Amino acid sequence: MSAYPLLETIDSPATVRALDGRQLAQLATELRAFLLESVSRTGGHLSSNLGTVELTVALHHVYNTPHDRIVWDVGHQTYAHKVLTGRREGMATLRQYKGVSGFPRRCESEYDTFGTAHSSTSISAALGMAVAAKALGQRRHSIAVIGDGAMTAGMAFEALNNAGVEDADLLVILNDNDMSISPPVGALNKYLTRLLSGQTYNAARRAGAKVLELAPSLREFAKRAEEHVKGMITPGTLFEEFGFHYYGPIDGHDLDALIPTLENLRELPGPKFLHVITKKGYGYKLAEADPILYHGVGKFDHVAGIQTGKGGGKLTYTQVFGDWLCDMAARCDKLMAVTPAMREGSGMVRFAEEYPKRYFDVGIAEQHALTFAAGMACEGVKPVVAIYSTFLQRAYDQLIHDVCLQNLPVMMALDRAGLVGADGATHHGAFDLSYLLCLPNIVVMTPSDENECRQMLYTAYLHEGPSAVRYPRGSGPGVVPQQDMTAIEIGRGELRRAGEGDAALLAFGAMLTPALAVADEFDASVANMRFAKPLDEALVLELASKHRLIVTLEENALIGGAGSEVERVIHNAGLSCRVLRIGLPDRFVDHGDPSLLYAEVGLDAAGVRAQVAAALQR
Ligand SMILES: Cc1ncc(C[n+]2csc(CCOP(=O)(O)OP(=O)(O)O)c2C)c(N)n1
Ligand SMILES: CC(=O)[C@@H](O)[C@H](O)COP(=O)(O)O
Ligand SMILES: [Mg+2]
Repeated sequence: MSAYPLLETIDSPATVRALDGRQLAQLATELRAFLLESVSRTGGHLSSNLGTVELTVALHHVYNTPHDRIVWDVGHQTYAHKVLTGRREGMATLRQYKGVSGFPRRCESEYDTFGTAHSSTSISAALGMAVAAKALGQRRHSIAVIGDGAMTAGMAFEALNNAGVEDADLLVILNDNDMSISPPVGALNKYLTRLLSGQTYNAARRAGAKVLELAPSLREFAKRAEEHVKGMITPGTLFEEFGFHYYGPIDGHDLDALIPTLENLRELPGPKFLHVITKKGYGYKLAEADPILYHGVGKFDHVAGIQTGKGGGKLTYTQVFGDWLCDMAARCDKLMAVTPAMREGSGMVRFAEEYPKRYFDVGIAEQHALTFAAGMACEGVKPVVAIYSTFLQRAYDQLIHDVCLQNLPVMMALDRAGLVGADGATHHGAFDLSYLLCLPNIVVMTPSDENECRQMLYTAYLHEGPSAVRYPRGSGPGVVPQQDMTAIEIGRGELRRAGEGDAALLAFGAMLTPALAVADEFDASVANMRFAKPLDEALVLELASKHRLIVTLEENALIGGAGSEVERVIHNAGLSCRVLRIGLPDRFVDHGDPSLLYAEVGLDAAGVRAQVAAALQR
């Protein structure tokens, strides 16, 4: 007897639309149990998915998907959506090499109407779809599902501002679980809490409930009436000021509330805003109790739960940063640390506890984070912005216009540089060298091990201008960081192996490891370049004058990367040696185990060996 008898009959939302209320409730129960079991086997995002089971069932029941468009913000909460849209079997390959993505992807399914993963894009995209449908004379509903965390990004409000004046058929559903990854921050969260606890609304609910107790037969009528009553009694909301008809808050786990409400809203024209209240981790006590721990999980025993506190394991670059941040803060009271909603991922939990007045989680607001830090730097404090390489992309103009152009001493700790693995193309830090090296005034460091990371963080901190230290997700080669901090001469690389062979390998960051692994067989010189900007040009030219092949190695897009700069220096010097650049190809690299991805793009030792050997043959 299957544990999921009803779920196993669902291969498309059309089947969901044929279910009655009792069956829908059963489906939600089975779906939640399936997700818990499946994600415990594969790893992935868990608490956000457990919290959106009923909402997903209701949306696919009420709307004619994929004709009606659902755009999921961030999209980390779409596992239930993927299961109901024909990918139940595929969930066994979730986030694995050539497997199902952890985020919606247009290339993966027609039900994935828009590729997300970087947050706060859903309202813009859904509005675009709604306006297009209107222009094409198509009757189509467009729905954006956005979390309270994602709602803190400016882009979400840019979209609300525009949507409010476009008389398009757009429904924005705010999935308010009072959590980002960390606890939510900012005034918006306080506002949403006030909406939820609004005296007027709750008084009417209590009165309504009283009536129902007396006359249960009125329950169905009252449910439908309540939705409209709410619209009338909830005080004018921020969202109505933007031109939306606001409804809610309603219980996002109650199908009896969700379905009639969505059915009503489906028939209403114009921009509508539905506020649903859910619990992150809902239905799994351990995740309800600790939605942070269960936000992104590895494989785990869902009966026993995630076993925390087990020490051991290699030090990660993130931990190196977190330890350095606290040590540096103890030495310098001018240090201020800024994160755009990635306290845990950036290793800042201890700093936040030990230095609460110098810790700033600005929410999912990368653009604000950079310029906020720039403002701080104008006043003589030293801001450290901890930000994933991929998320810094969101704040590129702020980096150029507010930080580099004004040559302000803002330091960026760029975590997740290079290939990140399971999160895939949306999260690889594949481009930061390319988008940083062209910026005047910035210093860009690429540590090759954990100790060098600590020393470079210190060097960047002392630097009186814009700086970035980019380091990969996870652990390094295992070089224990020295407690002492020693500044490195800016722009100085180091020769790690003097070879007599034809090739010299110039490694940036983590690529020093595969470079050293293959050096002996080619009797190659190996340089740890340390700085992508400013480049150690003397070292480059010295090696280019001794070897007929210069090989650059970087975990970054080849176009515009560090290798391009090495090639430019050699070309400008008029030297005749050849240059082989090893790095990421001009395409997006998908998700999967990092070792498989490195092999796919030739960044592992075998790949480096093969490319160098082939170049030497030519
Ligand atoms: C631009 C951007 N910054 C940061 C992140 C990292 N991130 C992923 S999910 C998340 C929290 C989202 O909170 P919410 O929208 O409330 O969704 P929930 O997890 O609560 O369902 C963050 C900060 C991201 N995906 N995109
Ligand atoms: C969905 C999202 O963007 C984050 O949860 C991200 O997946 C975190 O990445 P790490 O697991 O590398 O911290
Ligand atoms: Mg949330």
